[in-house]
Amino acid sequence: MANKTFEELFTELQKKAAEGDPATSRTAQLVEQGVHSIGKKVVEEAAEVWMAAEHEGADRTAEEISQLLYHLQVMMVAKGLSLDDVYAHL
Ligand SMILES: N=c1c2ncn([C@@H]3O[C@H](COP(=O)(O)OP(=O)(O)OP(=O)(O)O)[C@@H](O)[C@H]3O)c2ncn1[C@@H]1O[C@H](COP(=O)(O)O)[C@@H](O)[C@H]1O
Repeated sequence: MANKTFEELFTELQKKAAEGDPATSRTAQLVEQGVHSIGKKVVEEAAEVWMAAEHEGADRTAEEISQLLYHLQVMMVAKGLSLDDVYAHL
C-alpha cells in the first residue's frame, strides 16, 4: 500500500521548499543548492533506475523509480512548475 500519492508528495515538497529548514529537510537543502545540484541527482537516479531494471529485481527497480520521481518533483518545485504545467504535456 502506498505511503502517499504523487500529488500528495508534490504538495508536501512545495511546503518544505517554502518553509523547510535545509538542516533537516532534504528538499529544502536541494532547492537551496539549486537546479545544477538537483539536475545531477535526476541524472544519477535515472541511471540507477536503468541499472536496477537490467540487473536487479522488481522491488529495487520500484525503489529507484520512487527516488527518481522524488528528484523530478524537487526540480519542478525549484523551477516554480506546477503539476498542471507538466500534465499539460502528457
Ligand atoms: N521521497 C523522498 C525521497 N526519495 C529520495 N530521497 C532522497 O534521495 C536520497 C537517495 O538518493 P541516494 O541513494 O543517492 O542517497 P545519497 O547517496 O545519500 O544522496 P547524496 O546525499 O549523496 O546526494 C535519499 O537519501 C534522500 O535524501 C528522498 N527524500 C525525501 N523524500 C520524501 O520527501 C518528503 C520531504 O522530505 P524532507 O524534505 O527530507 O523533509 C518526505 O515525505 C520524504 O519521505
